[in-house]
Amino acid sequence: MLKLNQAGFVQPPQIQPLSGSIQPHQLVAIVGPNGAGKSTLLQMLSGFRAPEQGDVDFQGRPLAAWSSAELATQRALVSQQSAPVFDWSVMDLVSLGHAVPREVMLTILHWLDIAHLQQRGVQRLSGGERQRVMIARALGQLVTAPVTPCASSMLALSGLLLLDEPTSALDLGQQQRLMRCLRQLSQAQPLAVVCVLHDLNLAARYADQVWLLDQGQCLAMGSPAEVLDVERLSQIYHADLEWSHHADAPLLALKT
Ligand SMILES: Nc1ncnc2c1ncn2[C@@H]1O[C@H](COP(=O)(O)OP(=O)(O)OP(=O)(O)O)[C@@H](O)[C@H]1O
Repeated sequence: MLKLNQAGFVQPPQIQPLSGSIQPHQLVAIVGPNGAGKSTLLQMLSGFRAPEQGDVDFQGRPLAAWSSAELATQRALVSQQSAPVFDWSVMDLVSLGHAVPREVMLTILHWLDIAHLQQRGVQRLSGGERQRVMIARALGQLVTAPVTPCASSMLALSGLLLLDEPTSALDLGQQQRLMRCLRQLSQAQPLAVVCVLHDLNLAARYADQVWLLDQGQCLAMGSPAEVLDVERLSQIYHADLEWSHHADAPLLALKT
């Protein structure tokens, strides 16, 4: 779906030449310390900033050759700055710019536990509620036409969903609900999901692939088990870390 061939930025904020690919049905977590270049990389993957070296191909053709209108139906980005400018109702905002029937959007709002907020003004929501509204809007962008209201249980999505720190404002339960939803969707649909995550345990639990960035360079790319090496992470994050084995699956913990 998305292929990077030695793609990078020479001008600050820099990204060292990077090669890799993202396939449908994958959930990719981009992790790394503050300032590592995660949001900058997401801008390159989304086509909002063209690489200054190398190439990025999307669905077999250069990302730069896609028109914004074409891209909008197959790639959706929720950046850290995504916030509604006007006080639309939740339903009006998530329905903006596409012809997805209301009943279908309602299904997406249910997935993200915000259906009860559909008539509320978006500027009067809590941070975590608003974050889920912006993700619902992005999912609506990727609904595959044609969809009829009665087919909402067979809702089809495809394309590339890029989310910058989608769990940053969510409580524990909502983090789990969102990550489960993204994982199930990427497994069931020809959808690739790329999330910038600070929580390495979420990356370990839910991602198929982890890309570890530091100082604009991708240091490792692979399965969570391959990439999330505790010694490497302790060094990169300048933190004292250990795996805690009390749970069913090991959790990364800060040493006291
Ligand atoms: N417009 C810019 N010009 C120059 N440097 C920039 C610009 N925007 C960001 N930077 C710098 O580039 C580096 C990477 O920024 P980026 O936002 O991609 O990091 P990040 O990994 O997403 O960080 P965080 O986890 O804190 O959100 C940072 O050091 C940042 O200060």
